[in-house]
Amino acid sequence: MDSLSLFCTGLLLACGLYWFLCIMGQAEQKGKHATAISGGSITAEKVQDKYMQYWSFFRRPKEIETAEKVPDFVDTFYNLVTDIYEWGWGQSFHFSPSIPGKSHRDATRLHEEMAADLIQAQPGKRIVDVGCGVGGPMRSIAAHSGANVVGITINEYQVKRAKLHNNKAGLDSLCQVVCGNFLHMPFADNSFDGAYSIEATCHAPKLEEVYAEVFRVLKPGALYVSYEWVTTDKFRGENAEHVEIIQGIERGDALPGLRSYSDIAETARKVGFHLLQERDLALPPSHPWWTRLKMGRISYWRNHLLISLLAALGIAPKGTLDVHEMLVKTADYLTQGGDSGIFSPMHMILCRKPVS
Ligand SMILES: C=C(CC[C@@H](C)[C@H]1CC[C@H]2C3=CC[C@H]4[C@H](C)[C@@H](O)CC[C@]4(C)[C@H]3CC[C@]12C)C(C)C
Ligand SMILES: C[S@@+](CC[C@H](N)C(=O)[O-])C[C@H]1O[C@@H](n2cnc3c(N)ncnc32)[C@H](O)[C@@H]1O
Repeated sequence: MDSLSLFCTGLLLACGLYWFLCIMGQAEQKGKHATAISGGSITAEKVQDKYMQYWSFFRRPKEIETAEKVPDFVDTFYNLVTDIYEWGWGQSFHFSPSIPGKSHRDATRLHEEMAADLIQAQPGKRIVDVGCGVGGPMRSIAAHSGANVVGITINEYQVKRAKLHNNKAGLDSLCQVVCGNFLHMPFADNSFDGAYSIEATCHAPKLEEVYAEVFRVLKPGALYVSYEWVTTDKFRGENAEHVEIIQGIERGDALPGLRSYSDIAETARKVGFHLLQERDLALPPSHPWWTRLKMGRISYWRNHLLISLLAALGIAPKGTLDVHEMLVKTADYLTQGGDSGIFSPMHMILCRKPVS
């Protein structure tokens, strides 16, 4: 091969690699490239160990039931998955019903704006986002309503990402992010005009504890909306297939145990809320939330290849491929949960803290 053809072949290979890594590897919403996938606050050398440690929680389920250990286990999980979520899904770590003719991005935003409208968020109001992730919902809600939003997450790395995104979006003046445990929020009693939680309180070992905390920080008369992960009335505990799907969802999503739809409103009432609305937003006429997961199968394969390459080159931390493999399986369990109707990630309750 003469030097010109060698040069052309090299150039072609370099362009191909650039296209594969930087164009194909681009997140749906700008912000994260495959080449920047990390272990969050975990150093690259410890990713593999932490992944093993994450799984060890499920080998000793009693430990998950020990309430004090759960926030640590959830924090580890989000160190492992936050970059992959941002890269492969976007800045909002939740589902939404698909809307024919609308993009995933628009459907996601509308699902978030609905929460803002339900709690009557508006300029001058102070709202708390309970389990805020990297702040996708917070930014939509602040931009849509003009309210001030304070987000709380247990994961330090997410705080860093959320602050970066808020700044880039020019929303620093409306959005604040705090690292902390939503079971003991560092906020004064009666200090918020509204609250929402989007697919986050499922990580609480006892729902009652997080609802009681939200109740405490809300002003009398303030509204709270939550989108909850639940098993539906179609779930049968004696059906082995159902149990396998639900356990698969729990293991791949750091859940101390999915709760039944019937526990949600009851728990809200128990801590003192008045229930105003309860609705499973996944039910018809809503279109399936899980089609986005199904349509992603080719992308999963491409992503897997890409991560294998990055891990082999030492760009992605060792262990990233295992985390990705876990997510591919999780996507499958979630899809089965959606298809069978035994699981919903958007059982909505709207409640009010009584005035007296
Ligand atoms: C509310 C929670 C998270 C919900 C979703 C945002 C995530 C649940 C499963 C995740 C994913 C599964 C497959 C991944 C895929 C293999 C990868 O290539 C790209 C990212 C995924 C699509 C990833 C994205 C986020 C989820 C859909 C839980 C944790 C309570
Ligand atoms: C699936 S993500 C959803 C994030 C965000 N609501 C969204 O929709 O993009 C769940 C969030 O809950 C947070 N979380 C879980 N347990 C927590 C706890 N005990 N205290 C504070 N945040 C917690 C996680 O750190 C993560 O940010």
